[in-house]
Amino acid sequence: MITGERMAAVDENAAALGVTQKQLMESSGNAVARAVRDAAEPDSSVAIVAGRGNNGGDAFVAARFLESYDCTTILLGRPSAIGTEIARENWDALENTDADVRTVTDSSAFEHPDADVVVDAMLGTGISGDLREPEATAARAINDSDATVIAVDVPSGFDADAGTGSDPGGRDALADNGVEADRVVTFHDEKPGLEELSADITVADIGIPAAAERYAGPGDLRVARPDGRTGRAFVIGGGPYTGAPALAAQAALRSGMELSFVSAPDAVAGEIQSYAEDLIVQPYDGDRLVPEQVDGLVETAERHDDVVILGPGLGTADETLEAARQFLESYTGPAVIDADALGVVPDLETEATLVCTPNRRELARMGGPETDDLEAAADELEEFAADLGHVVLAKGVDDVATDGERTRICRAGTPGMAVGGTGDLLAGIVAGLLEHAGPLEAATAGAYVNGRAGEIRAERMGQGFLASDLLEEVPVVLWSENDEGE
Ligand SMILES: NC(=O)C1=CN([C@@H]2O[C@H](COP(=O)(O)OP(=O)(O)OC[C@H]3O[C@@H](n4cnc5c(N)ncnc54)[C@H](O)[C@@H]3O)[C@@H](O)[C@H]2O)[C@H](O)CC1
Ligand SMILES: [K+]
Repeated sequence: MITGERMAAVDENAAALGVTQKQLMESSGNAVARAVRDAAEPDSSVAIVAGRGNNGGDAFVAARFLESYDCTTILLGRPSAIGTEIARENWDALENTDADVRTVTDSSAFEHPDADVVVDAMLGTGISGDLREPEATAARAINDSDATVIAVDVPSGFDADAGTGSDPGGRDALADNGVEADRVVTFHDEKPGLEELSADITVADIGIPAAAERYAGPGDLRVARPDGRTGRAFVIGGGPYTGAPALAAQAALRSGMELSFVSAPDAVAGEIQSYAEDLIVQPYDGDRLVPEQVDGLVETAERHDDVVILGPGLGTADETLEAARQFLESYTGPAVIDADALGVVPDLETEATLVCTPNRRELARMGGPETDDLEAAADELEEFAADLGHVVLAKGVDDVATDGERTRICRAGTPGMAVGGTGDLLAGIVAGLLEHAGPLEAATAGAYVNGRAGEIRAERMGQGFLASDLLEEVPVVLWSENDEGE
């Protein structure tokens, strides 16, 4: 089962791996043609009703594979209105053949498709709302005909996001004026809600490599990327160390947060502030975190809907770890847990949404797998996260993000990132993304951004860069890289 948003991300990852969307469209169209051949006698007539998006593009490809049939392709709208380059290229290619192609620009000119088989390629996953004209009239005509109706990807009018919780009105997945299909050829994986229709569903393999789902790529980044600045990061850290909380707090700002607060003992608050004027340091009495501070910290974080980063530079004093535990027992919002605070997560009762970011040593101490090869231990890690009940982003040469059911591996990065502080940076990036994205999505994209930032810096500086050097690459990766195709 795959959602529309995830499908788009996987598509983009596939393109980055060298499998272009146009190649996928060729496979999709081929699969549709196969379904038509299964449903139609050799002397049957076929009508393809195509929209102006990529769903229509799939059908232009299918038409090329159906030359031996009495096949007519009807484009709803002008060719100049075809919305994507790859669909237009396939339209042009079809027009160069002997195929029977027509355009209908006015819904009143749409005639009852007099064919044995109708291919519904008006709208796919790009739909929003009920069908508008001319698609609405065409759908009525298709539903009134006796033809076998084969839908491309989804029946036009079907919106996998409706009725699945993201639509507060609880609208049915298939619009009232949508196409009633006999068969559906859907691509790559089942779509939520499709099996509730009475149609026969075929899932066609269109050649998306498994790596596009397994390894973090630009598609994962797009899903988690903030589209502006909002939110507050609240770093609870510092005491024995001062650099770590400052780095994490700056990384959150570089990842789209509006404000970054650091709550720190007054013995070190001035030092933390002195690293960066962009931070707002809120001191409390003493030289380390103790349980007396917990109520105030929870109150602040909850009141402002902060994304918390708990751990950087806190140290391992018993009282400090007890305070970290008490904080998480009352806090109910999102938080990234790093460094020494990770030790309190096993056996913890919390309503908070956590992303835990252990390195090899911290992971072993939490009871996770002891290994240098996280990818090889991915199944074990998934089980560990399932038992823990929280998202784990395990840091190594390759990073592994898992929520206990889904696991993604991030291979981005460079040997120079073994330098101290890159983990603090990662915690801040994940927090910035957690403001908008789900915890697994934020963890996966965060690892990818951190890794890409290292790769970009290494091109200029070799492996001698510092974690603080990577700060300014973070927004470059988040907002400037991979922007083509927008
Ligand atoms: N890996 C893949 O998933 C692949 C999928 N392919 C096919 O591409 C479509 C999705 O294509 P897309 O261009 O994003 O969207 P559509 O064709 O569904 O529609 C685009 C177009 O429609 C207009 N529109 C939106 N809502 C309505 C409405 N209610 N009434 C009328 N018109 C509407 C809007 O203007 C949109 O721009 C996917 O389903 C697959 O079939 C590719 O083959 C590549 C691989
Ligand atoms: K369709």
